[in-house]
Amino acid sequence: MPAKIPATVVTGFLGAGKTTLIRHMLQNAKGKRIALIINEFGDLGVDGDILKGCGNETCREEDVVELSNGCICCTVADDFIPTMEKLLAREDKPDHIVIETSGLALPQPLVRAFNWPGISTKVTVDGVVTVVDGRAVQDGQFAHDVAAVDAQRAQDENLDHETPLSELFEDQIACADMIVVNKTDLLEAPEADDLTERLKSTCRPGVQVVKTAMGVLPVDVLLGQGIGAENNLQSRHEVHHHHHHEDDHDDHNHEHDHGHDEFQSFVVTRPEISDAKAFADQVADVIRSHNILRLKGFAAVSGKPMRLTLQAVGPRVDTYFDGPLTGPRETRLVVIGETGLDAEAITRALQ
Ligand SMILES: Nc1nc2c(ncn2[C@@H]2O[C@H](COP(=O)(O)OP(=O)(O)OP(=O)(O)O)[C@@H](O)[C@H]2O)c(=O)[nH]1
Repeated sequence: MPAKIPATVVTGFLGAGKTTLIRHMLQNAKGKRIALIINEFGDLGVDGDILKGCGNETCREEDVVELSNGCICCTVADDFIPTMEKLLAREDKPDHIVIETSGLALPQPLVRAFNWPGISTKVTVDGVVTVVDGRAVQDGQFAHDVAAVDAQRAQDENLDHETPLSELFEDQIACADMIVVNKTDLLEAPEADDLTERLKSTCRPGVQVVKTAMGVLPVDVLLGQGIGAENNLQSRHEVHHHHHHEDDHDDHNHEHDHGHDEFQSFVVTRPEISDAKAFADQVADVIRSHNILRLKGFAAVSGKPMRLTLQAVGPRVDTYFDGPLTGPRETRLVVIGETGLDAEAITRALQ
């Protein structure tokens, strides 16, 4: 059976920066073919146009699919599933699917839809990325334009008007495999750190919390988490079910000069390893003690003709033999983390 296509769900309140983050990802996709499913309701086509307009080979017009018949969590069966089936039936399949949910949609029902027959065998949820507006959350508002959110909610009589945004926010956090604290340019460094710590203490164990501005994150950090979120729905408790309408777009465009130096990566090479299991444990230890976000690469294992592939997301380390080792019998690992990693100590600890 062919490998399942990984799908990343990007969620977060309106204006948190989802589109900005996806656009940056497409522009830096390094040749990965990414298909986008965008759930727009209310502001038809805006995000789709922004994304199609990026003029990049990796985001061709036909790779952007819009769902516009309503809220993704309420129309899963008649809109989302057929769209997905069509995408999966294509001759030239995407390497990765990214789904942007609208501003108030909860990710849980969408993740659940991946258990649908016919979908579940072909695609898997690589991870749920929850984008938060760092400034708004730090201010206790959760979205930067609360009035706009409330106005949209008020238009829909099916909507649970009583649920405070703070609780919808909790649902989005509960479902996250990665939390992106965006808009750090609007936060003082200690505020950003404080918020990051608070989120880390409320999310599920093992969830990564990363800080950024303008959604600038390496594609290797965002995609390829390999979670299979549809298989562990129970831990992503959902407190509320509701209906909603999409929201307004924020037109504030700030000029920023964000270097791409918030993240760093480097390669560690070492000779063959003798024991795959012991080495995976060693890698997990190093990740825990150095705040590494991603680590991946290949190892040569004594006496084995095959190469050992290592993939670590946070503290989870996966290893598997996936093909013949070509080239020198050595071990090469790419380490990715926020700037400030102690490359020397990490290199030493991986010997
Ligand atoms: N200052 C600042 N503005 C940001 C940042 N990220 C995004 N924005 C701005 O915030 C606004 C909303 O960003 P979008 O990426 O459209 O947000 P979204 O989450 O896709 O919003 P919806 O599609 O409305 O749900 C835009 O004007 C962005 O330019 C950031 O890190 N800092």
